[in-house]
Amino acid sequence: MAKHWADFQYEIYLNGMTGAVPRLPTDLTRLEELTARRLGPGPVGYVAGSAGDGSTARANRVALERRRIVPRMLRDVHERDLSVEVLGRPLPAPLALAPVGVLSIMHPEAEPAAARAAAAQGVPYILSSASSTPMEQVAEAMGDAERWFQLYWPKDREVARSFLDRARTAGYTALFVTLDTPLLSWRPRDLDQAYLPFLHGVGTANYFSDPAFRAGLAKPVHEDPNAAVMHFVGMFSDPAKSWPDLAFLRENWDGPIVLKGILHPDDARLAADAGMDGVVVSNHGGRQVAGSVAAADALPRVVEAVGDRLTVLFDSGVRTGDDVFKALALGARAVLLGRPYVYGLGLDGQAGVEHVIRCLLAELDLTLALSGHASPATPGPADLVEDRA
Ligand SMILES: Cc1cc2nc3c(=O)[nH]c(=O)nc-3n(C[C@H](O)[C@H](O)[C@H](O)COP(=O)(O)O)c2cc1C
Ligand SMILES: O=C(O)C(=O)c1ccccc1
Repeated sequence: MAKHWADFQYEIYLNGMTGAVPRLPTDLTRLEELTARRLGPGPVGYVAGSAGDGSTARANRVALERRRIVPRMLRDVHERDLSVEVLGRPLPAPLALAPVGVLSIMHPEAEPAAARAAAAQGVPYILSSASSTPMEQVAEAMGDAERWFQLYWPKDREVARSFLDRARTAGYTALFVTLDTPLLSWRPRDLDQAYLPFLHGVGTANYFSDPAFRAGLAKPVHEDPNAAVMHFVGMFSDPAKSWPDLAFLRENWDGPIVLKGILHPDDARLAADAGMDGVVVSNHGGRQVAGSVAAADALPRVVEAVGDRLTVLFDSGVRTGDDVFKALALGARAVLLGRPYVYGLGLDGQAGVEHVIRCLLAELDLTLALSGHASPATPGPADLVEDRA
């Protein structure tokens, strides 16, 4: 049974008959500014901030805005179905929540609240390795709803193996390996405020609760938290990794593996050659390489290179339903949503995240219909023009 996302639009209109306005704006591009007014400069700076002078984050928006939809008429769009299959799983819409670490800086209920929102809307939740809640607790909050695990590939093999074992046992079905963060980039907003949550032990829950991680500590975490943080910093990622190392993940994870942070078509081919199942075309929301290619500009070349061999997903800069349409038209199977749901969480907890998901999908449904499409599978490059002005 297809879920009718546009019903949300009517619900909001009908509420209007009694004068009830939505608690949060329905234009999701306004959430950052609202969050900035309500939360402190540290947390907002951390979430909204980007690498360098912010040029990559801006380029992500420009690359989506520059592409314009060319609507088609008289194509019978009265019945629409947004469902898609992604990595062998049926999803109600081409959307998942992107892995975002340290959510307790936005809301005390943190990842479990975001995960419950995703579960309530049927959208997969991708849990970050750097979550502020252990992966088992997040899994428990989700019941049997679809969940995927994002791996920051630790230097220590035993910790890596332990994370994969724990994720499998806790019911995470797909593995997203983030490759674009072997080091944290130059982020002036955080540097100027000296704001890095994990230095205070926020976003380290999966590590501090891990037996293999703890085995490497001289004293228990609570007796020497600073030493535990330094141990985390030292093992969080490994810039020495290279393509042959992927064999380790294939051997230790029997479900789908998706490489997150792919921008070059040759890297996408290497992913396919290494037996991976998918890639996320992403520049980490502009947070890693200042001056990087915009994610939407990288997408067509990756699709051309591996679209027939791998599941190609997309993130970085998605804010509206028409952005999702454009990513689909450029060849993505589905998109991941980052900052907007994090602002929703900061502003109104689980309800705020649900609001963001429902607005985005209601807008996508209407954009599809008004552009002559009844399914996310039909938009293609011919439905877009590129505004070069
Ligand atoms: C505050 C914050 C924390 C993030 N933490 C992670 C993380 O732990 N793991 C990861 O793979 N990506 C992380 N990302 C990147 C997101 O998964 C995603 O690629 C990005 O937010 C998409 O861009 P958007 O915010 O423009 O939608 C983070 C992004 C933000 C904004
Ligand atoms: O801030 C980020 O973008 C990110 O990916 C991250 C890295 C380390 C810990 C938490 C989040």
